[in-house]
Amino acid sequence: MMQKLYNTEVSSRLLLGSARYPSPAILAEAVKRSETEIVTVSLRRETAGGHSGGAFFELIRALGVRVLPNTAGCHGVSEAVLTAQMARELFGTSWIKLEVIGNHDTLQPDVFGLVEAARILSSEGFQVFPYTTDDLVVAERLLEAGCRVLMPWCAPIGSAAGPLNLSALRSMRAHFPDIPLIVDAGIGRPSHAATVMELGFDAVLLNTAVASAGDPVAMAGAFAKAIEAGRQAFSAGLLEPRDVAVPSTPVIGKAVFA
Ligand SMILES: CC(=O)[C@@H](O)[C@H](O)COP(=O)(O)O
Repeated sequence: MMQKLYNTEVSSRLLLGSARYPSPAILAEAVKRSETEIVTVSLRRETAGGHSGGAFFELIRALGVRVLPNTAGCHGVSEAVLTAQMARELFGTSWIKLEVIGNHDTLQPDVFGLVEAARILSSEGFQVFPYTTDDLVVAERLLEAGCRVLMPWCAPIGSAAGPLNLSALRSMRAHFPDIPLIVDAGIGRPSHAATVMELGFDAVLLNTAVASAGDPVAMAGAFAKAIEAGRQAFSAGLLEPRDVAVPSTPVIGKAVFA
């Protein structure tokens, strides 16, 4: 089933990061195996040192997916805004995954800077995908700032810890039933992805768990299946857990032994 992110319809519910793969060829294979339609690219990391930015961006373009540029590594509002403006020029898209990092150790978002940057970018016509926490008040502010998609973390970036606060994610889903919610960051295993999809999240964005897996291509396939399974389970209507036993086989009368 299709989902709408701003005005774009997409059918895959997996958004994939493009960093840390053992090689560009493995990245390309992982993207294909995942069947993702959206790949996020860090403008700042790819243009700084190590990588040959131009060749990397060509590779991404050749994959035929939609690019979601991101402001990973930006620690201030003006840096994030400038990076987003450069990304729009480079990729010809008004989509931006907005990261304003507030803490070196946890890589948690600076939610105050995030809201400010989101407001500026939305007023400039950007369609902002904010990397945020699971805080409901911050989420409200981001919507007021013009965001029409929210991307809460479930654990620190790269931690692979999986959903640390399921009840916060659950209340986020309940509070914003009509806003596309994408869990971004901290997913470590396909079962983590399936769990958040079972809560009714619209999609998952992940990078480290695939890129740093023993076999990134196979792991991309495993995540694609788990996300699809989680979504199907949510749509099919999951049972609520109960404290008491409910016999799965009803017994009518008594067995008669001759
Ligand atoms: C690539 C990217 O955008 C990451 O910053 C993102 O938040 C994914 O996090 P994980 O690497 O924990 O999946």
